[in-house]
Amino acid sequence: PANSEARAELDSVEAELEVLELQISELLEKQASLTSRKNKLLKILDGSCDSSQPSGSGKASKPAFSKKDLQHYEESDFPWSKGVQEKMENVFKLSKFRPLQRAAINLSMSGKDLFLVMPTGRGKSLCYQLPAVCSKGFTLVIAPLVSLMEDQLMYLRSIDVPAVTLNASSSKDQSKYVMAGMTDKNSPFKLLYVTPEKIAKSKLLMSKLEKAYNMGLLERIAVDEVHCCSQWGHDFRPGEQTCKPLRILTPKYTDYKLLGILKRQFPKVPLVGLTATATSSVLKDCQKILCVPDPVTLTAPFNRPNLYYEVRVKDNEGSTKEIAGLIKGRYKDQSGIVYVFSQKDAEVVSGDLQQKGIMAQPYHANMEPSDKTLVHHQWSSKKIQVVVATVAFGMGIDKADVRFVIHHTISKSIENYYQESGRAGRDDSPADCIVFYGFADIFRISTMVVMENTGQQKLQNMVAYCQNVDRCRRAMMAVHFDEVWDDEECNQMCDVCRHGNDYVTMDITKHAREVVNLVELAGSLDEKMTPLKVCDTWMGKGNAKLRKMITVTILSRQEVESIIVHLLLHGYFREDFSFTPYTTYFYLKVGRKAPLLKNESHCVTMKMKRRVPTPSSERQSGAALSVNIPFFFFFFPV
Ligand SMILES: Nc1ncnc2c1ncn2[C@H]1C[C@H](O)[C@@H](COP(=O)(O)OP(=O)(O)OP(=O)(O)O)O1
Ligand SMILES: [Mg+2]
Ligand SMILES: [Zn+2]
Repeated sequence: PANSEARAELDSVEAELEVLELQISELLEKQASLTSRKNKLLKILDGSCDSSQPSGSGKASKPAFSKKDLQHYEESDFPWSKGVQEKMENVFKLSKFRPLQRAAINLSMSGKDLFLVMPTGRGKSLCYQLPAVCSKGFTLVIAPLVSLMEDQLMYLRSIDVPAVTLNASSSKDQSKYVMAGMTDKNSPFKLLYVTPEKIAKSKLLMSKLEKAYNMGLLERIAVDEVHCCSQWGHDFRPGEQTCKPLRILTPKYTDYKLLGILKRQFPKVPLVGLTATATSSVLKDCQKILCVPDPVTLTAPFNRPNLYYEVRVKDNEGSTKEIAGLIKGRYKDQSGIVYVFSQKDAEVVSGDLQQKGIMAQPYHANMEPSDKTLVHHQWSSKKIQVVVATVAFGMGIDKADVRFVIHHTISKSIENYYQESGRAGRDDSPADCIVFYGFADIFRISTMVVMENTGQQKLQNMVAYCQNVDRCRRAMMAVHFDEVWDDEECNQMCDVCRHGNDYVTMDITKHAREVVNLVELAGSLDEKMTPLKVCDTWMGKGNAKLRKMITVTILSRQEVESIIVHLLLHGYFREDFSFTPYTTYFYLKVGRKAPLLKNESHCVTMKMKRRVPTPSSERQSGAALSVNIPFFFFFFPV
């Protein structure tokens, strides 16, 4: 009895929560429209507009770094400004700064500690390389990957900037040269790149740094990919995707955690931390770990106006044919990346593309380093058109004219998607980011991230991004990254904005009841239901015993799939994993909101793309959810 009372109360609380959710989404929409209005008014009042949002240390007691402060650091009349300008043009061969670069450089030259959050490919490196070139001593750069350092060294040497590295594969002679150079008054190199574990493990290095510090030669410290310091930021670091469920924290993270020693030993050396995406809580964490008392944080607008974002639904045949069509058609003779889920997919998909006459090569973590370099070089020099890659193809890739990034499989989080798709269009010319969204892929990834703390939540956000039919894709990312967003800034550069109000809100309560009943029934028969099996059974295929007990749906496959995902995202279903030594299985179980469906008045709605039924697709799919055949649907005005 106590149980049933609790159950009843739970129902009413959940119903109330539902209502709240609706109200919240209404409020969010209102906020977006007010923000848009506010920005317009500010523009009118201000005359000029600056979309960068500097933020201070977050402490209430001290005034945050204000817009006015930022303006001050955007000036070019500092004592070093002439030198900086000269080196930018003559050494780096660049004609003008990108947003926030000048401010970051001036702040760093003024001796301030700085966190710089700037989207991938926007030019964070320049913000410590240019000050390094303009200073007498040297800059210590901490970077997580040896390959990334090698790329940077190659680049710096090509523009005649002396730079060196110390890492596990450095030779004895090389180490000797570097150690001696650190305390040489003439500073034979401007930048010294090391991995975090070197700092953590090499006593010799630390003592040399100490000496250099006392001689005034250690000018600056740059910590690249600074989010690695935080456990929360760590998940985001692209690593190879494998199917192994067990993920052990790599030593990189453990070593990043120890970098606090730098600021403790060398308090007078300004530190700059750089990252492409980190939320404010991740940054706070990094600040603590690095022992930086009061840094200025500069956040560049995350928006990449030249990128067109699009989601396409994968059909039964998969997406390779469609991708090949795009590459040979719209992207003829243009460079691009196709991201895939696994090493095997990389081989298979690149093979398929080759067969269709496309110059493609696979790239994944398990290849020989020399093969990886070869593929990278062939692609950079346009000998091949496409790299079919796992996320191993990532950091350090710096090709400006990537015209398309196609995801053959969705990413495991919006952070990853933003980073991977962000490799397109670094030259600021238009480029496309297309993700192929497939039902089965969701569960492949879900079992892969099963051991990650927030893995399921992050994946759900990515799935919600793909299921979405009514919000600007950029707006969804902005919300995700805690950015204030003005919808008009998209400029029709996403499929949703471009195709306008191409969706309808449907009442899917009846369908939800059918399919949740089905899963409940299967449970009572001890039948384990993978999502695929749920689809098949609901559509009248498979297990005969079950089929007789359920209502077979008249919906099309695609509709069935997207309803199941919707119910999973909204708690009517939940995931249930089962582990064997070799694989992890994903089963659907009824979720915490499922009992609400027993309530007569409970209603589940879903926004769906309006499909203009062509004669053939209509026959094939039954098109039961198409607008034109609304016989059992109740449409809400939208
Ligand atoms: N002011 C500028 N004008 C033109 N090109 C620039 C400018 N600053 C940098 N670049 C170029 C140099 C590189 O080719 C490219 C990317 O710079 P880079 O510093 O490697 O990006 P990043 O470090 O912000 O990205 P990631 O997050 O991927 O590491 O931009
Ligand atoms: Mg970088
Ligand atoms: Zn948009």
